[in-house]
Amino acid sequence: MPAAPVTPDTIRRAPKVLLHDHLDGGLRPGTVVELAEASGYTALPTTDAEQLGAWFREAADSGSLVRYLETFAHTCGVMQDEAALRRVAAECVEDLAADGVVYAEVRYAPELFTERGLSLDVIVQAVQEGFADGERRAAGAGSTISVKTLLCAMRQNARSLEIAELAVRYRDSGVVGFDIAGPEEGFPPTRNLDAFEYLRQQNAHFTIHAGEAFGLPSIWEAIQHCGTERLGHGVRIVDDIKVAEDGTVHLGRLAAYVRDRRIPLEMCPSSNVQTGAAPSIAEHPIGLLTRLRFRVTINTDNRLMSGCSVGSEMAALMDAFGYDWADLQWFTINAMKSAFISFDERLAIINNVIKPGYAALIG
Ligand SMILES: O=c1[nH]cnc2c1ncn2[C@H]1C[C@H](O)[C@@H](CO)O1
Ligand SMILES: [Zn+2]
Repeated sequence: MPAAPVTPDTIRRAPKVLLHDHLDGGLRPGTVVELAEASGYTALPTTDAEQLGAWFREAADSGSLVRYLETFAHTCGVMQDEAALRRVAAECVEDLAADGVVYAEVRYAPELFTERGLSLDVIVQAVQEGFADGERRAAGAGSTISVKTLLCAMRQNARSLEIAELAVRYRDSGVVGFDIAGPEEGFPPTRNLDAFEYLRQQNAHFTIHAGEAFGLPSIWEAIQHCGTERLGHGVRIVDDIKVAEDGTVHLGRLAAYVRDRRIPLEMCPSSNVQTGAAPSIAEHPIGLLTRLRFRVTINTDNRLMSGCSVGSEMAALMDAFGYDWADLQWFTINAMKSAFISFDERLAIINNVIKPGYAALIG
């Protein structure tokens, strides 16, 4: 049987695993408009859904992480009550399922949703209910998807231990890990050392945004001081790799450690182009890192701000680097191996869902 042609439909049918997706970066534009109206949020730049979607994509396309992050004021602004959180979470699952995602870890920072008095516990419970609603609706539409949660603490605030404790409190209710997000420069991972030490004592999982808007020192601290299991982005690891004119590759000690230890890189190509972490998709370090067999995974970061999906990121990479179905299967298995659920659950999805799904496409 020949390999399936690459079309929007076959890309959608390819099973996908998503490890790095922000809940507050993935709202439907129409939902932002409706929630703003219902909650009396009046600061949106426009109340036309189509124009609003374009506004997010353009405003996030600033070449700076700090300016990119400013756009989240509008999504967080409309996510300040339980019903809104539940709706956004349910729609997130529906949208991922429609994109062919079979397993996702979706993250958000609970501390950003307390402006109107919600407690951290109520926030987590509302989002978990929303994810369960979404999984049921996706199943009703014929798609099986499992969505787990990562709780973020914001690097510029000083609440990481409290959020880490929250993540551990809900570890048996779908929260599988922790992360720190927000501006990277000036806020090194070691500022949150107490949170990471607590999580390790609890045998809990975490990832760290590092090597996106700041370079190797941030990655080094995240791994060697904080003990991160995965790197959010990690693109700047290329600064420790030298490719000579004759094509010979030399890995520095940190890059070698990341590759040897199979530390997963949660790469988000479109987001990196928008924040200036990479010049273009074609010149994105994912090409070199994949060639060198780092543990690369493909992610969306913020579907609203980048106007992307896992499928569209895959299609863009196929176009730029000539990847085929076997490459997409490799990225997907890399991601599944790197998930924060148990070994037997990961193996079951690899053997029962991912491999048969790609076998049908590879031909
Ligand atoms: O790519 C990112 N780097 C750092 N922080 C980010 C990125 N994308 C989203 N965030 C922030 C903004 C959100 O409000 C927060 C939690 O989801 O995480
Ligand atoms: Zn991110």
